[in-house]
Amino acid sequence: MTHPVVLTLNAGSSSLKFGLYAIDGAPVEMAMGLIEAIGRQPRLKAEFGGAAPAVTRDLAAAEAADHASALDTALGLLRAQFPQAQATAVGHRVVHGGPGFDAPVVVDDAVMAELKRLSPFAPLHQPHNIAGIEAAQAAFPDALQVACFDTAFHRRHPKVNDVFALPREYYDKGVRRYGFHGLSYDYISGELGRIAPLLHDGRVIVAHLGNGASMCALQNGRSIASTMGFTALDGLPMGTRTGQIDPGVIFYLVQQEGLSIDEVRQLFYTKSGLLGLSGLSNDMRTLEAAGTQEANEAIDYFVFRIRRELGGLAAALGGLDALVFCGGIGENSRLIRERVCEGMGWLGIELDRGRNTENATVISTDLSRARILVIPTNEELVIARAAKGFLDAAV
Ligand SMILES: Nc1ncnc2c1ncn2[C@@H]1O[C@H](COP(=O)(O)OP(=O)(O)O)[C@@H](O)[C@H]1O
Ligand SMILES: CC(=O)OP(=O)(O)O
Ligand SMILES: [Mg+2]
Repeated sequence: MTHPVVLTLNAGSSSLKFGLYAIDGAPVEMAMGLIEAIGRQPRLKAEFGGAAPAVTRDLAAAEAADHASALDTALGLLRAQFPQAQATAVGHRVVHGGPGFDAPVVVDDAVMAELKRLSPFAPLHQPHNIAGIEAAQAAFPDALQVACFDTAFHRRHPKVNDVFALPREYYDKGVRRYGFHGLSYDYISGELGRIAPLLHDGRVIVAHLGNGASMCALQNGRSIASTMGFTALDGLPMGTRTGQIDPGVIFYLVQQEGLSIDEVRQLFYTKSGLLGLSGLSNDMRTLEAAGTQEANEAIDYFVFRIRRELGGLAAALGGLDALVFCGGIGENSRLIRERVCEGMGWLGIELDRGRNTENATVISTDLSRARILVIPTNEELVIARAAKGFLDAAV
């Protein structure tokens, strides 16, 4: 007997997150896993919802030499653990959906062609997202392949936030502010609706602070502004990405330093941000533990930019009812949350240090005018729900 399930894939620059969901009713997580450091020293972590002990182990290089072999390894693990499971749909996180995609879609040849066209605008992610779809098509030829876009949640943001001050022809060609991490913001918006409906209907800023980091202003649960733009390079500094930078620096690097455009792209996407500033690591845990001047300066800059954006997004919202932290850093780093909130009383934010230390859900004081929350995000569940929606519609 087989058991229909939805498989979710979330391919990052060097990692692959995978989830397995029972779909008898609303999707229920059966397994969640991560293969990180693909192509370097890969490591696997997986949980099976209590059905079997969690797994954490180093992989042999060949088990995750690239995203395709990492997917093979993940599927082997899932098949061994759930031999009855049959994937009727595979949901994929796709980082760039361009101007056209404002909702999840079933992948066909035309969709695939558009995803490939958009690939240069998300070089750390899109090629891996596409490789994941192709590998899943080969592994599950009868399953629906569903693409879920990071950009879609922002597509209805106001026009003023959609444009750059370029001649209009470029807007028409798709040079627009898209915004990313939309699956995460969608999930957080839904969670707020469930646990704090009044806040959901108010003015909320979500700080998704992971290896990629961005912030989003939500009004009535919808995106009205975000810190990322045409690409996932803009806004906050990230693990290895610059975040906002004066474009004049590009002219300088090319004209005076003799870098090629490809070298500038590599520099901005993979050698900058926390890694570039610290000269040590892109990993916040390593920087917090290091205590060197360079590591501290990298943390200072990260915090400073978050605080600047907090003020800017609060202005866009006309005030603030709640600040939500999520992502690996937002969910786990007490230090970063404390430093972001320090002295922000003028914005109505008052952190309760005890609650923050305990990683509580509400970490503001009872007197704080704006609520501060920590909500673990779940991009996979948003993907699984979308895939299940297509399966239901097909019945
Ligand atoms: N306890 C912690 N303290 C500080 N930073 C943490 C902690 N746990 C995870 N992080 C940081 O979270 C980041 C990864 O976030 P994550 O959302 O998993 O990344 P990705 O964007 O790859 O999905 C890393 O910088 C990591 O150091
Ligand atoms: C869009 C983006 O930056 O994603 P991630 O955080 O997964 O790198
Ligand atoms: Mg992420």
